[in-house]
Amino acid sequence: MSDNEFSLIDKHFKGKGGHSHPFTRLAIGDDASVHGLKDGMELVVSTDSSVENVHWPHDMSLDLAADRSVCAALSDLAAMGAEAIAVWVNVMAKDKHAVKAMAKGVSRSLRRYNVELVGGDTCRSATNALSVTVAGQLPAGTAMCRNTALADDNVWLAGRVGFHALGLKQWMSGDKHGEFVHHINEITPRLAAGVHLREMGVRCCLDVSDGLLQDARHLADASGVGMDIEVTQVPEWLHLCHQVAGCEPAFEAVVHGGEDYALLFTAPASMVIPNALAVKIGTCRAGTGVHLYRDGVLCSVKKQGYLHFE
Ligand SMILES: Nc1ncnc2c1ncn2[C@@H]1O[C@H](COP(=O)(O)OP(=O)(O)O)[C@@H](O)[C@H]1O
Ligand SMILES: Cc1ncc(C[n+]2csc(CCOP(=O)(O)OP(=O)(O)O)c2C)c(N)n1
Ligand SMILES: [Mg+2]
Repeated sequence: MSDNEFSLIDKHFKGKGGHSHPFTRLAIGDDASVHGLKDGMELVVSTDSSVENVHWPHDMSLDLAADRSVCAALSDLAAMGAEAIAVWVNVMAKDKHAVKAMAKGVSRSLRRYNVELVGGDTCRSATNALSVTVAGQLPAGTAMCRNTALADDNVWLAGRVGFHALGLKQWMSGDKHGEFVHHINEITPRLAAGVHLREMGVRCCLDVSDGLLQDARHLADASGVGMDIEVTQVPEWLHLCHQVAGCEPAFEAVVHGGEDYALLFTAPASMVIPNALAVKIGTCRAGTGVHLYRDGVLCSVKKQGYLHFE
């Protein structure tokens, strides 16, 4: 018998994620999943969509696209400092081959981070797309939010920025084997770093999906502070300048390039952050707005980061 919606779910989704977490009492197969948290823990939930030709190029393999989509969604849990405990994936596919390919990427990413697939939906669609809902847990009252930066906090970055945008540019221009291209194949949700930062007492964090400047503005505006960032302090700045033949394109990628999913966070100056975890790229101040400096010189930046509908 040929595959239909239900045989595809049984074969390609059921039991294909990471191990079951005690949080989940009932997973794939019923009308809904059932969960329970331990006392003193809070549930953290986020959802994100990824659409072919919007979030990934049409000539990227669908299993990689699905892997990226799951990881981008998990990154929001990292930004909150939550432990990932369950994922729901809605797969919208042009045909059954697309379902199988996307299922492969979903399974691979969830096994990499050992998170259970507890439910979802599978349907036919004019465009290949996924919608990924993620759940995490953390001790009550400890979530790292965007609105808690203080005027004299330092600004830190855990992870790189600019690399994904440069890879995407190479891919889109037909250079499928360019040296940055591998950065678009796998997104890294910084789950362990997020938990570590939260346990250290960090209270203000977000993940950089739309570009360093745009996301720094989100954090600064939500917190009611201003922010000064020295762009040359981002990890591997000089390497980027050399590899892309100049600091102008490196600046563009670092400031506006999204999808590296580094964690941008603030912490009091008294908090010691290990170098292996993050680099200091700036400071908060009273006032509003994000000022970017390059080697100490204030830069005038007109452009925005990634915006849907622009
Ligand atoms: N269609 C929607 N309905 C309700 N809330 C939404 C919708 N789209 C976005 N949001 C909310 O707006 C906020 C910003 O969304 P987004 O920029 O996608 O966040 P992130 O970059 O963390 O994924 C989030 O709190 C998200 O839940
Ligand atoms: C074909 C293609 N064009 C452009 C991009 C670049 N891009 C698409 S979405 C995006 C930002 C992140 O997506 P969004 O839906 O805003 O994620 P969220 O902030 O909700 O996590 C970027 C930089 C891409 N990845 N693929
Ligand atoms: Mg989102």
